[in-house]
This record gives sequence, structure tokens and C-alpha cells, in this order.
Amino acid sequence: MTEPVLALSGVRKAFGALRVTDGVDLALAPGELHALIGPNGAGKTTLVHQISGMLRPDAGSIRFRGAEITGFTPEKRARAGLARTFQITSTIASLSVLENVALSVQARASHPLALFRNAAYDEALNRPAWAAIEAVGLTERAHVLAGRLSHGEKRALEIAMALTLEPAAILLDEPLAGVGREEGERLISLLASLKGRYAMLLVEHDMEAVFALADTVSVLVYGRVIASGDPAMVRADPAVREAYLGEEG
Ligand SMILES: Nc1ncnc2c1ncn2[C@@H]1O[C@H](COP(=O)(O)OP(=O)(O)OP(=O)(O)O)[C@@H](O)[C@H]1O
Repeated sequence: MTEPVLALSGVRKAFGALRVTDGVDLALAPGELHALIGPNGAGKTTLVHQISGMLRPDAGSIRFRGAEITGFTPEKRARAGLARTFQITSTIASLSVLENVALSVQARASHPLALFRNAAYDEALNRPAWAAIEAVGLTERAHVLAGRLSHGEKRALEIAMALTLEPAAILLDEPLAGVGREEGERLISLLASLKGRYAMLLVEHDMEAVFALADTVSVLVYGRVIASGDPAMVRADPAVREAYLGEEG
């Protein structure tokens, strides 16, 4: 079996007496889109915070590209190629799409770009910025101020900023929340186009999107993974239907 890019083992976190993640094992294969679903309060956000480094687990291990990262800061995880959209990346409303993405290329560059001459400097920032913008379908909107983008376009911009990390894995925390149907469909196509190239862990309430996109679905209920597997298998699992999908009608 291929070595997972991200592997969680026995991850636990409690707030007081409340065990919010109760021994979670999870493996994200290279290029896989793995959806994490579960009812409200199941512990999804808390788990994502532990993966991104915003919260320290009480116990368990998180390995990324074969190395233990449980004690790493979010910045160190990001530099290692573990990108997280929506919380870590923040767009600057008064800058254009291109400027926002170029800034994130600059922030993440490991070599001292500032020492380059101007033209080379711009070129070194702009080339990867344009590539990321094109990958998310915002080429035509590159000179529009981020503050003027629609919700869906803003999400696409945040994904472009994550791509500048050249990530091995991307954590996507509810990318469709607050986005209308038409734009949601565009975002789903965008995520589908990134599948295979990037491993993605997707936390999402939109079941239609989850079942359209995911290679693997894991279901978290009261901090435990009650089922994990291909979407059809998970959808048919009686425990999942009872705990989660039944809620959706
Ligand atoms: N910092 C905290 N202190 C105390 N309790 C917390 C804290 N963060 C989360 N919780 C509790 O942990 C439980 C899980 O919350 P979490 O936000 O991880 O769930 P979720 O699955 O992401 O929910 P949703 O789908 O509604 O976003 C909830 O009962 C929540 O109230």
C-alpha cells in the first residue's frame, strides 16, 4: 500500500470532561480527496485544528510525509507542505487577486527574493502566482481587488494562495459554506480538477458535494471515526445512516 501523506494515530483531545476527539486514526493517501463528515459538534473542527497545529493533541501522533509533526507550529507545518485554507490564509481586500497570490508566494519563498533585481523579483513572484491563479480559474479576474470578489471567487483565491506552498496536502474546512449553488458547483469542479495532484482533507456539510468528490469518506461521531471507506460503502452503512445521514432526511 502507498505510504499515506498524512497519518493520524490515536489522536485525543478533551476539553474538561468532554472528549472531543477520542482516539482518531485517519490516513490520507497521496492525491486522495478524503472527506471528513459528521453531525454538528462531532469534533471535526477540533480535529482539523490539531492537524494544522492550532491545537495540541493530549495524546496520539500526527505524521506528515513520514515525519512526526505533532509538536510543530502551524507555520512549520505549512512550510513542510501542509496547507490549510480559510483560517491561515487571509486575503487582503484592498489588493488584487494577483497581488494577494504574489504576496503569498513571497511569504513562502525559501530563498531571499528581496535580493533580486526588480524585474527578476517580479518575475520570480509572478510566474508561480499566475500558475496558481490559472489553476483555480481566476485568470480573467487577476486584476480585480480581492474585496470585490464573490464568496466563491474568494474561496478560489484562498485555494490559489494555498497552492503557492506547493503543498503535499491541503486541509479544506467547509469551503462551500455560505456559497450559492452556481458558485458551489464551480468550486466543486475546481476541487475535482485538483484531485490526484494534491491530497486533500475536506470537512464539508454539503453531502452532495462530498459524495460527488470524495475518494474516501470518514464519519466522525462523538469524536470517534465510526466508518471510513469508499463513499458508496459509507453511505450504505446502517450506523452512519442512523448517526448522520438520517438527519439529512
Ligand atoms: N475550546 C473549546 N473549549 C470547550 N469545548 C469546545 C472547544 N472547542 C470545541 N468544543 C466543543 O467540542 C465539541 C466539538 O466541536 P467541533 O467544533 O470540533 O465540532 P464540529 O464537528 O466541527 O461541529 P460543526 O459541524 O458544528 O462545525 C463541541 O461540543 C464543542 O462545543
